[in-house]
Amino acid sequence: MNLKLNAGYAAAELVKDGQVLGLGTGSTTHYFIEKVGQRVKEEELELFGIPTSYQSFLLAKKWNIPCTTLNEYSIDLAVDGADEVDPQKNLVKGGGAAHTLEKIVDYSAKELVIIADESKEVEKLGAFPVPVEVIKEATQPVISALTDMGAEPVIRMGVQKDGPVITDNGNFIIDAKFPTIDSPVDMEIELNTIPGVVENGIFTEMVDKVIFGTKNGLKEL
Ligand SMILES: O=C(CO)[C@H](O)[C@H](O)COP(=O)(O)O
Repeated sequence: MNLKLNAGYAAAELVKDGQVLGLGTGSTTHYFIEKVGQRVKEEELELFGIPTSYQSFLLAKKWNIPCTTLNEYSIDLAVDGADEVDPQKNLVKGGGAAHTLEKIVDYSAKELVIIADESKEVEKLGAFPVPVEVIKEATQPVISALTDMGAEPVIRMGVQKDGPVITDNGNFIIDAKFPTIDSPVDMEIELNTIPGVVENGIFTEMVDKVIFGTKNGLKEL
């Protein structure tokens, strides 16, 4: 059973003709975009997508979903993935290094739906290290500041390339493992006060609905 596909396809059924969609990044939103693309073809829907990464842009292009930007249109519905989801619908995101544009797109959407398989549901955020996008020149100062905050920070390395991962914005990612995240809201704000931090992967107070694919069917938060 493909739990990510089930969640992604369910979210695609929420899409209405004429909407502007925020297109999240990752292996779960892959299925959302795929199903939206099929609906565009079969039902002749007129939609616009606002992608959160080159990955999503290319996928939207493959499925003939016309793309635009936030400077032209506002978003009716954004659908995005997550690395962790807590009971208050706070998230850790950025496993795909796209969290900066994802946060901008998700935050500005009238409605934000998160899709994930059941492994992403947690009681408390923090087992997944918090991705922090940094200006390259600020890497060591940010690592020091994160260490002072109690984290174990590591520069994310490429899998198919030597050296650090470079984001779509030309920056590095530092993955910061904290012993505990007691207040996601405070942590999200504090991380962004470190000079050189572009954006961090904690998302609070913006999710309307979560759709989990589980072995027993769909579950909504
Ligand atoms: O935040 C993200 C990318 O920056 C992804 O949405 C998150 O990593 C979940 O990915 P997947 O659906 O592949 O598990």
